Amino acid sequence: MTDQKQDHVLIFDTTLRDGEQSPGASMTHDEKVEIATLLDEMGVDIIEAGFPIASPGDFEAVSDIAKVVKEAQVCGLSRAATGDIDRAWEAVRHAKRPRIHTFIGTSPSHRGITGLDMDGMAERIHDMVTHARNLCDNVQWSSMDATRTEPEFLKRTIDIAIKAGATTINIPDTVGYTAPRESAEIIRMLIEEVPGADEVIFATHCHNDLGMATANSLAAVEAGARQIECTINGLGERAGNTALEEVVMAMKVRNDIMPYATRIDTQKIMHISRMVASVSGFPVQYNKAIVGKNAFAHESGIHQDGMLKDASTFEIMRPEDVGLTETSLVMGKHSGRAALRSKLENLGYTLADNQLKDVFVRFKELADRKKEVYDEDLIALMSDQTTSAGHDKVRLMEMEVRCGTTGPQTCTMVLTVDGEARRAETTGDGPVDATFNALKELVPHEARLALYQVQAVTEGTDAQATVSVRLEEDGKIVAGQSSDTDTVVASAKAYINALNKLFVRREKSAPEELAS
Ligand SMILES: CC(=O)SCCNC(=O)CCNC(=O)[C@H](O)C(C)(C)COP(=O)(O)OP(=O)(O)OC[C@H]1O[C@@H](n2cnc3c(N)ncnc32)[C@H](O)[C@@H]1OP(=O)(O)O
Ligand SMILES: CC(C)C(=O)C(=O)O
Ligand SMILES: [Mg+2]
Repeated sequence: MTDQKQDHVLIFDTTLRDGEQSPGASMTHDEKVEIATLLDEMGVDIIEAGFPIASPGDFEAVSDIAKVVKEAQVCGLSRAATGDIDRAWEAVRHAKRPRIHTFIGTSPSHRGITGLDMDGMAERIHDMVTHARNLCDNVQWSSMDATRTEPEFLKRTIDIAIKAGATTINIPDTVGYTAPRESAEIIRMLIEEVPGADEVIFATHCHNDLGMATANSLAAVEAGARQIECTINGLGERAGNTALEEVVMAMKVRNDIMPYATRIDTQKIMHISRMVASVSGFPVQYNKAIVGKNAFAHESGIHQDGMLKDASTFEIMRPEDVGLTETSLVMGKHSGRAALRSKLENLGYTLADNQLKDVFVRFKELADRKKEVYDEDLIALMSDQTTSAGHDKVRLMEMEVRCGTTGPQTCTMVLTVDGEARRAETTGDGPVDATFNALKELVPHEARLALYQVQAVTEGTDAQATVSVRLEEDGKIVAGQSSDTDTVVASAKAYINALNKLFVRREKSAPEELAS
């Protein structure tokens, strides 16, 4: 709810227009309608749905969006040309609250695009805004490349647009050239010096070429702009537009120094961000503010310990505020005991201090070999911990396997049987066969291999493999299991695990027949 004491800032989302202009980010008609619906539900004030003159498909999309959107204004972009404006109006006229947006490049280099001099451009602005205003009472004017336009001429263009009936004046930083102080100064100058400026809403439309889009937009708001033009995930031409999630969350989190309100239901941010990433094919960078995979993830032990004690130590927003269920404590080589204990407890393992110490050593060994240790890896680690009892008869010391296109594959293995070291060098039809041959040589036994199964615990080339082995002796089966990032090592450990169980069983059933 808008606080009465706060200024309201309108959120103008242009994901479907400027966002779609990102090379390769084209979206289908249905995807656009779905995104527009989500933007509307999220509380966006104005949805720029497309550029109707651009193609019949764009026209259809804007027109259908205009029909389905319930609350937001629906806007279509048009050049400063009657044909464009008419087409935009045709598309948006069905909306509950339609808006025509028209623009022309006013800077010296952009005047070169249309070949109009200052007077010719002034006349065009007057004629086109008047034309748009005759169709629709909600007209937005943009002096494209405003931040590189001569201030006197910029004031003149805005003056003409206001007099011709524009209701919103947009000051685009088309090429992401401005900086926060200048962004504010331009808005302040226009509001103070252009007659009728207090009758219209000033908008800021920033691009991120120098990584300052969010800062420039917020500076413009502090100077009096009351509409921010932005896109989900910062999608847009070149380095993108101002990211909606960044400006909205900045004003929410730092409301003490930026006391502006929006209508955005921030809990819907994450869902729509994922949706836009998926349909545009533009994945969100991991460390992207607010919506990046790591924005609420912590891997370092000191941070994790702090987070477990009090989330405010390392998080300035609650994950729920952007639609995440929880902070993610990512387990990796920088994690400490506090996080490991907490993770294991969540997975159902309660450990005494000495057990935690043992698991922690093995966890660090694994984390050194793996980028990220997933829950499944921890479960595999715990299962290894419980299957190897600590007083195993056979223990693997080291092994080395050679494999490749020219066989036979070889295995050199050192293990201990009742503490006595044994070493073997064997060959086999493949690395696993060579490994199992080494085990048969070092620990002679008659048990038959009844099952050998490999399963990746998680995804990725550094995933752990969980190997299951079953040995059959006298019609009875013992099962061994182990996990490791090295599949052949996991195989050896699983086999040894089964052998140890076999010896325990023999011991229980016929103590006099102890294995050699
Ligand atoms: C900063 C921005 O985001 S601006 C929006 C950019 N978005 C797009 O361009 C996407 C949609 N664009 C299109 O589909 C096409 O460019 C169309 C349909 C609009 C025009 O296509 P074409 O008629 O083939 O023209 P083309 O794209 O080659 O050139 C643009 C023409 O528009 C003119 N023009 C450019 N901007 C404006 C403007 N704001 N007002 C009036 N005329 C303009 C140019 O002078 C040029 O005219 P010319 O051919 O007489 O020299
Ligand atoms: C059409 C205008 C508003 C634009 O996208 C820009 O100048 O960046
Ligand atoms: Mg733009």
